[in-house]
Amino acid sequence: VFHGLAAWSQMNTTRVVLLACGSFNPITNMHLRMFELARDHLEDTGQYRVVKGIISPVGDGYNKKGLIEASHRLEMARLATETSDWITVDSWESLQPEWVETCKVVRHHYNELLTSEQSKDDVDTVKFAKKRRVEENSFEGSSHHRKRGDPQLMLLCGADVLESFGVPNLWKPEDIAEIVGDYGVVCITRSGSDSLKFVHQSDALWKHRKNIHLVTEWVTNEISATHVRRALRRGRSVRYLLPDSVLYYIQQHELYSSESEQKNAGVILAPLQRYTS
Ligand SMILES: Nc1ncnc2c1ncn2[C@@H]1O[C@H](COP(=O)(O)OP(=O)(O)OP(=O)(O)O)[C@@H](O)[C@H]1O
Ligand SMILES: NC(=O)c1ccc[n+]([C@@H]2O[C@H](COP(=O)(O)O)[C@@H](O)[C@H]2O)c1
Ligand SMILES: [Zn+2]
Repeated sequence: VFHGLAAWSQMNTTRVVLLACGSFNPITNMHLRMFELARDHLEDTGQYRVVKGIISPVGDGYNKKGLIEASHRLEMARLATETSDWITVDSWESLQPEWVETCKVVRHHYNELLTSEQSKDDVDTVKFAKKRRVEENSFEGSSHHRKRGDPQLMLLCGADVLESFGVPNLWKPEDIAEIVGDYGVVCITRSGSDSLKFVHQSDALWKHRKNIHLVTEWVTNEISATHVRRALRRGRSVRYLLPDSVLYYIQQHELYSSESEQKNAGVILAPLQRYTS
């Protein structure tokens, strides 16, 4: 009976893959905590089973101030996730020659997910997955159309990213609608931000509030990559803010100096550049 119950509840939960997009310049313990917090939260609802986490470092074309080469940021993320049995790192986004809109990154990974399902599952799945296999640029498979048993991909972010949806010329409204409407967002609330209020005040987000999972981090943690870079420039210890393996890598390659912080100084951030011209 118990075996049956377990199988039944497995069948009735949606498998979820969490995708985190960001600079990861460098990756910190808080980035890793985000995944753990999100998984607990989603699985607590009894509706979801989180099967995988993907870290997707942004490409160099993002032009953010102080952003060091993607190859280093990727390697640090790989080192940081070595001990996790479910969080992975993906290089696709960072290898694109130009900055890629987050919505396109989400589509790419959802297609990858469907393709892997297709190859591992039975004929039935092949048939359906094929029918719904979507072009990277014209995804219309809203969550209402997702077939029972299909996995879901959700964007994982912090409150600052969710609230950046409101910054003029940073996000296309149709991208926000697609990410929130068709996929879903898990947002870790950083202290000092009021995501609930933000969702309430935005018609676009309120409409899809059921797809926005707000996770409160009660043990508030202000670790940020900016803080880590600043401490490193000043020769201060950053130990225990990020994994030792990442710290050794930073020291070995002498990453993060006053010089590297000047990268892209005075350059306009790629999305702002794209949407204002
Ligand atoms: N302390 C934190 N609490 C909640 N979310 C966080 C925290 N730090 C980072 N995040 C989230 O992690 C993702 C990646 O962020 P990002 O690479 O910008 O890291 P960061 O630490 O905010 O770096 P920076 O200080 O350079 O902006 C984003 O979704 C961001 O909101
Ligand atoms: N319009 C968009 O798709 C858009 C705009 C701004 C930032 N982003 C993404 O959000 C993340 C933000 O990272 P940072 O907080 O490090 O700037 C990056 O992955 C970036 O690509 C996407
Ligand atoms: Zn940030």
